[in-house]
Amino acid sequence: MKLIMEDICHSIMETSIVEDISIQIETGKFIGIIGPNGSGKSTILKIASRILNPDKGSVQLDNYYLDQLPFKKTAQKMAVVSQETSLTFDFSVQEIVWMGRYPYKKLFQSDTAEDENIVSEALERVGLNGYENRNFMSLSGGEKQRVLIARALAQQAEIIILDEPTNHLDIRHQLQLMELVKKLNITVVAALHDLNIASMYCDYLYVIQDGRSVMSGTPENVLTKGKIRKVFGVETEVIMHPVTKKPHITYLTHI
Ligand SMILES: Nc1ncnc2c1ncn2[C@@H]1O[C@H](COP(=O)(O)OP(=O)(O)OP(=O)(O)O)[C@@H](O)[C@H]1O
Repeated sequence: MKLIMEDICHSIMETSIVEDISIQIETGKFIGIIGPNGSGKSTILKIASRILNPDKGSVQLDNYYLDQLPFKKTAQKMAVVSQETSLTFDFSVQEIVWMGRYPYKKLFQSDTAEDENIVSEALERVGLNGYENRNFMSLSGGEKQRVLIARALAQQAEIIILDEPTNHLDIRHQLQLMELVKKLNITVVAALHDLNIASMYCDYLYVIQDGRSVMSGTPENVLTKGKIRKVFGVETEVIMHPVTKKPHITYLTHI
């Protein structure tokens, strides 16, 4: 599933938050949105996932303009995983994963054996069998993120939008989550703070600064010493890591 955002602008009370954002995400690619705090990453993802409407510009999912797609169709195609939404859930793990099936249901339509298989397979893929009756709020940050990924799997989404998915996760759970998502082989767009994680998992990066897309390219092209200094204001050493064959950043000092 392809996602195209064209010339997106969004203001809040006459203050421009994002301006002229154009992003193209090809089917099956893992795209990272990086940039300093407050640069507009979450706003872009909220527009991509229809939580916010742009003042100007368009968002297309494959050949459909997002604002012309019924919400139910959008929900079948797109899953959103963010820390923010996870805080408001007070359901069991099973109930949350079942929510992934709702976009496929008509009013009062009951659940089928197929739904049940999909839900239990989703829980198995994220390693949460046996957690079905646990209250979501009682889970650790890593477990919560895995439940939300399981919901996305149950949703059989073709594109997944991740807003800082590894926040609050220890390094093992960060890697586990990123690997899990990467293995899904579906289109992924993720706002990421950790540049080494972005380097390891993303096929392509967009860099957002002050609400504008200031550069884009492969991690090799974007994650250079000079560009990181310009956007993030930090001195680094960047090497091509001999094992991962990806840029690896060591932070030295801020400017
Ligand atoms: N509802 C709102 N009202 C006023 N300002 C807002 C609102 N939502 C976002 N902003 C502002 O818009 C800017 C971009 O916010 P956004 O959350 O998109 O940035 P971000 O790059 O995701 O930040 P972070 O990395 O800190 O999560 C920030 O300056 C933020 O304060």
